[in-house]
Amino acid sequence: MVTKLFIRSHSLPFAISRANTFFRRPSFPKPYFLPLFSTISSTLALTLDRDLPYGPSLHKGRNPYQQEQILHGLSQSPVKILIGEEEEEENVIDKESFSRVFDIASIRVPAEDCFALENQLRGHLLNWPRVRNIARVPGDEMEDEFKSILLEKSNDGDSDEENLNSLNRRIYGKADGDGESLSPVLYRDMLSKTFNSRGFVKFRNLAKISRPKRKKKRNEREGLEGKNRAGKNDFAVVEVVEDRDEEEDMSGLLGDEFKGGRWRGSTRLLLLDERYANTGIEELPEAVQDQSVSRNVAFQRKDLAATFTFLSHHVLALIFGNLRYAKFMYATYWRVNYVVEVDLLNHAVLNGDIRQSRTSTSELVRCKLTLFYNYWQMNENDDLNFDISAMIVAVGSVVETGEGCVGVGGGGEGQILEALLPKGMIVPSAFETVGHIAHLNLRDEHLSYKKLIAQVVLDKNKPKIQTVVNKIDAIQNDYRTMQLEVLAGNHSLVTTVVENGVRFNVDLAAVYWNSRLATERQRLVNCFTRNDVVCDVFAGVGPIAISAAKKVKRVYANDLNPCAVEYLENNSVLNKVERKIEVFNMDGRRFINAIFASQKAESITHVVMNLPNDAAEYLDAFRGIFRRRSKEKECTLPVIHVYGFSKAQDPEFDFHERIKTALMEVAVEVEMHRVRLVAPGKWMICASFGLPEKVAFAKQF
Ligand SMILES: C[S@@+](CC[C@H](N)C(=O)[O-])C[C@H]1O[C@@H](n2cnc3c(N)ncnc32)[C@H](O)[C@@H]1O
Repeated sequence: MVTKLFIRSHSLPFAISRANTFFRRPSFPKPYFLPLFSTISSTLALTLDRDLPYGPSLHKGRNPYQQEQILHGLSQSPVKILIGEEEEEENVIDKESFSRVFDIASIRVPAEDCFALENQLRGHLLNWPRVRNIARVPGDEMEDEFKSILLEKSNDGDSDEENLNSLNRRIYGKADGDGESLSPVLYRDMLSKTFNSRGFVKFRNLAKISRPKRKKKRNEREGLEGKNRAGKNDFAVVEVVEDRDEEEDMSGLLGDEFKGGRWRGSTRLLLLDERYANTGIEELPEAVQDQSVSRNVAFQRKDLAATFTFLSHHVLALIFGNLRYAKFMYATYWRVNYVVEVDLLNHAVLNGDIRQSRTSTSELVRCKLTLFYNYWQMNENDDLNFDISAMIVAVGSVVETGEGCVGVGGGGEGQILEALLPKGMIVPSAFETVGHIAHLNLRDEHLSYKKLIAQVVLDKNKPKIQTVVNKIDAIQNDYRTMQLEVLAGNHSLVTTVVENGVRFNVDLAAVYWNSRLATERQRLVNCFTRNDVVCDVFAGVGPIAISAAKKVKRVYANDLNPCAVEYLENNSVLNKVERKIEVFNMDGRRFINAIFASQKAESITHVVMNLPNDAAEYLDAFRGIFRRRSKEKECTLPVIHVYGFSKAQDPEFDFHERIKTALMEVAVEVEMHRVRLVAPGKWMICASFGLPEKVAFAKQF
């Protein structure tokens, strides 16, 4: 999961040194030690309850919207829940009530060092689920052109002097040690050749810089979305808490894009463990302190040349009224200045060089981490999913485990459903997925909250889940279709499921489908070989029949439901097996009689009977299927796979008895396989046996 962290503002509240005043960036911090987070109002301080669980939690942090409401006397209720049939889906949950702000500390480091430092600080970082320990500082991003300058320098292993020379060469085509300096005439000539009205011709890096930012519009758009706070991935935001007064606002001169330390360069925030949120630097562990020490910058003499040139161009342009060029030169001055500065600083940090003449760019800053509704999961603790399904078996509530089953609840701090539902109410623990549809099985006590629960399921499982339904009634009809009520999302119950690599279109309102049987169906198909001919008596939309058709010689598939048969035919075309499948639409008993009365019977090797409620009762149809054939003529006795439920103490024995009764035969060798628990104490079983000769050639029915 990618956590998107945006920095909305930035500052250097904890830097403790001042650079050379001439080169110092306007927003550079004060040149003396500040108490950590001294600029923050004490009212914002987070008081952590030590009893609360470690990590993010809805019970911790503060809700900014709730505070606003209290300030304006609007509402005292932290969570506004709207429940009711008439409510629009979007209004069911007051998402803003789930925003939580956490005060944390972080170390601001040069972007290129962040991974190395992250390793060094392991154990001291925030390590919250889904929140990356490294937060981006978009406003500080440095352009690739400048990165490449820095890279070239560092790759060469050059001295700072050489780096500056290289920089000068880029700007002037000449540097110290390159022979005599250019005469003013030659210099002007060089400028006229390398610069035209569109920017520098030869100095492409600067020419690119002078172009308006394409990103600008996108950033503006993102800014708007940010305000709405409803962006899909907008689940966490890190902001550096700053004191605006301390920053000189250069926007008047340089335009809005240069505001607020725009040219500071690429930095990242390493978010520190929550226990360091309100500690002073002296209290931080040594490993962290090492990275947050700032030192003096001694500016290099060589910087003067570049700076002088840029600023003199800037002044001249102002005098001659070329504002655009003036702006550009000023901006370039900061960039170049920064490049030099940052390079020196990085050098110091990376090499552990803490000479007084250099500075570390690492600094301790105070941040605000806001987690939005989108951050919180229904179940905060992944391990709990497993525990809960096990627990459900134990306590005897409805068990729905297996394929297509997704855990959604079951306790744990910060869980949305737990926060929304009344205290003590069991949080719905699982749902089944069928394509884009999430299928709930709500208890009676949940029904008043059904829309709320469905909305959370939808929000937390988008985009995979587009529709949330609840089963209204137990399956009772012949076609085994479910009575479903759409609770959230779009109302389409036609979906596509991919099971074991096979695609199926299904209409949940009109046909039977159960994703939880995927493994069982696969197990069954694995029994077949390429020489087999399979007969599926209760085929539905074809999950067994079509998967089998991909493997075996031929399949005869039947279902009573005309709609299921239509989907079965379409699905066989969809999976390009239509030539191998013959589809029938009749009652199972009639189908068995008809198919075994035909020539086809001779080749059938397997019969699948998946109608668990009463498939066993159809077994009598096999009595005497070969009565008109002579035993000498070779007839294949098929293997029958019949499904059934049993609540008995010994389900295998119980099911075996029913099979023998239906076949009217005592000597039946059966292989049993427990498929799954469908309810406490109720097993779904598959019995496989070769059809006894006595049954197939029986004269009486
Ligand atoms: C439990 S579903 C199994 C479908 C499919 N085998 C599957 O795994 O999805 C049972 C199917 O049997 C069909 N059915 C119910 N009664 C039937 C009958 N008397 N004759 C034939 N099909 C029947 C239903 O329409 C339903 O599609």
